[in-house]
Amino acid sequence: MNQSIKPGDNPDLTDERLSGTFDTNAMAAVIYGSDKLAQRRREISEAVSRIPELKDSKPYPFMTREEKILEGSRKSAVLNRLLPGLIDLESFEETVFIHQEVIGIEGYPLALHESLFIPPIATQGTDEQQEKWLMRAQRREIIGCYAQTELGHGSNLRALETTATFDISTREFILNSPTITSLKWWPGALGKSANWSIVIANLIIKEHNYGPHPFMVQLRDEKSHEPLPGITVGDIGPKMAFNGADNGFLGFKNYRIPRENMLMRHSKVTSDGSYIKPPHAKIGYSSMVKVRSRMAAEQGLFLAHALTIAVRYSAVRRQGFLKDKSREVKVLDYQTQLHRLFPSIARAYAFIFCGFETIRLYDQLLIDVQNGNTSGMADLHALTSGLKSVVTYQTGEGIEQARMACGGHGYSMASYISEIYGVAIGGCTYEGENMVMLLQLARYLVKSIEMIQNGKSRELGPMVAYLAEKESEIDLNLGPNEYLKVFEYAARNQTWRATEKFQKLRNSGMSNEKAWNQASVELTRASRLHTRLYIMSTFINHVGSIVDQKVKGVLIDLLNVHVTYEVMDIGIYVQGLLSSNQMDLIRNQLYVSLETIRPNAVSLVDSFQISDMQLRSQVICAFLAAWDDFQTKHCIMVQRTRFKTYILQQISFNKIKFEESYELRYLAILVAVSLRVPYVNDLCMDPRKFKTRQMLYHFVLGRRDGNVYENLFKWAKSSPLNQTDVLPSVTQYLKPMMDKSKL
Ligand SMILES: Cc1cc2nc3c(=O)[nH]c(=O)nc-3n(C[C@H](O)[C@H](O)[C@H](O)COP(=O)(O)OP(=O)(O)OC[C@H]3O[C@@H](n4cnc5c(N)ncnc54)[C@H](O)[C@@H]3O)c2cc1C
Repeated sequence: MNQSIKPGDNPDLTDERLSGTFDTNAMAAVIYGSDKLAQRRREISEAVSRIPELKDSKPYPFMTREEKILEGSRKSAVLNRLLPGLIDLESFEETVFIHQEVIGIEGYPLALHESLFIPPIATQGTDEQQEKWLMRAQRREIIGCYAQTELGHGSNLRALETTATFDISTREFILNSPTITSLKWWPGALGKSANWSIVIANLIIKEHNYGPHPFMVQLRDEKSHEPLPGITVGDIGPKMAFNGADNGFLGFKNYRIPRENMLMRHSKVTSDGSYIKPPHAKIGYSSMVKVRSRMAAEQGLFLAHALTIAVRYSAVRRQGFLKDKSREVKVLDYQTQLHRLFPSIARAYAFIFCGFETIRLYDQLLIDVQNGNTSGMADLHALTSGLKSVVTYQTGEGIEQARMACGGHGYSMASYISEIYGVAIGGCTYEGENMVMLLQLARYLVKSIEMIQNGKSRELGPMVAYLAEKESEIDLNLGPNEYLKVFEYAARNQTWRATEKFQKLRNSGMSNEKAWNQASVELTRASRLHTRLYIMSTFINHVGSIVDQKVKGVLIDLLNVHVTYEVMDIGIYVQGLLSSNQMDLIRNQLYVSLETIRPNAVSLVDSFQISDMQLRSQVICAFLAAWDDFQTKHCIMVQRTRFKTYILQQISFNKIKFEESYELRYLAILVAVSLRVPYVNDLCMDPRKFKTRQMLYHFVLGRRDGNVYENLFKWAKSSPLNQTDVLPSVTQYLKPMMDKSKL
């Protein structure tokens, strides 16, 4: 049963939903890991939709950067006030979800506060430090960011130039940015919003450099919000996407902070200037590991956003003919369209499952570390490096395919896909540049091969044990686990090949670094295959554990799309293993799987339960927001439900014409007059005064109701360019030019 069916929907989309064979709420429970969380998402979505203050005040594409930042800040402040009544404040998932629902994906000034400022305090701060800052941060008494990257240095942490020199006489650290390239550059929220930051700087004690360490640094005065003396800070300007966030720059000149401001749960500096090492070299990376663990699920959801739009639209878009010449077919019926979209649906599911599994592994690791066992750190660090890299790259690919699958309308901002793409692919760079991450995983893989070569196969971690195994017989008719063996073969072969290349170069007398560089493309290929193997095996295990038989049946079909597509995609690496007959078998199996999943396509994307608000395709809420705004301004209280009913009636009786360029406030006044609201007649001014622009329509292509064309037309009409017929660009330049050119 597909719970999305509603009266007034596009009949093509309703047909698709009726052909679904499973309960979309049950599938949502599988996607989000529990029935409770899926249910909570729906409840939060519903609650948010009833709060006008949380609506967009106008469509994001028509906002300037300053307006986006203002809007994100406004909503953050409203949310901070309303959150206790809307979500369980202890739940990270609910917190993330409500922010995404309300603010969307374009970034906002507090985004980094939750994900990169609070977690390091919680994991790297001592109990006293947590006491001092954690509650303040959680209450949002202070706003924080995370400043690591510098203008001249990002991937190579060891080259960071910012210094924190310990002054034994005052027991303070003195922060300095010695060069232009040492300016911190890129941290989100740093530019204008944050007043505190975690700053990564080289710890210097008695002229000895102990390398990068985290420090809690106050940047701005808590009363005036002015930068404190010794601090230079500002915004780095517009970006490809994420323009709702104020990424910034930061420099220090002899800026002093107390010794207690170094986060000292792991490494410590005593008051006499002695340095105490952490128990594990990579322990400081645990917050990075956490963020990367979450990235797979987060990116899977970005892909899910784009696919929801593309699949729904493909089910209502008709173009050309197949058998029946009396009516054009849905583009979703073309095999090329299925091939373009369905493997990505499978990946989105796989990424989300993988993301939640990796978060579980991280939570376990945290317990182990707290009990003094850091042995799993290297494994998880390597795994999350590869996962982050493969998932962000393939998400970008999938979103771009989704855009192209929507033809011309996919290129319009009305689809929202370009924004999703811009935001998602930022993930290829932040939290560790992808290629650099793959090389980090490669080091781990090479070490694993060296252990096998040295007869220590038994000591390998469970995720790399397959590297020591021999090939086994493969019978593709036996299902997904056999495809997994194909992937194991490819990953094992490539890892051995790349390692041996590196070793051969090194043994020929080349330096370690040069040999590594010359083998690096092959090494990154090994890392990708290893990671894709992990993704596939997690997908298979997850499907195996599902109880609801209808949901499980559909996910087995989706898994078949996944395994066949992925093996076809790595054909070059399995040439020695599979015959051309076996490759043909896989290819044909893929086409069969695409057809099998076809009736469930819309239900599969509906199951992500991404609301029209997240897809930015709502209309009526803009009226409601205007109405509340109007009520507040003029102290008029009329029930919102009454107003809503009235507006809906007016629309259905065609009395309010969207085509007319009324500004929302004017519409609100019209309604107020009609409802005989006291005092309104006095306020009812000349309508022309309000005839500025119409801002009713948000992103429309992926709407739940599938009513795309009428809303695309309304979207176009709402463009500020259409609020006047003759633009100044014409009167000032084009018209005089044409006039001058007349003979
Ligand atoms: C949207 C966004 C938000 C961000 N937010 C933050 C934030 O909040 N806080 C913060 O501190 N930073 C932030 N950053 C910065 C980000 O973490 C860095 O940009 C990232 O780590 C990459 O570093 P880089 O820019 O120096 O790239 P570079 O390292 O200069 O990479 C350039 C190229 O060199 C290659 N390369 C580099 N080293 C190697 C190597 N060893 N071997 C092979 N190839 C190599 C890379 O693969 C890449 O192709 C953000 C960045 C973005 C885009």
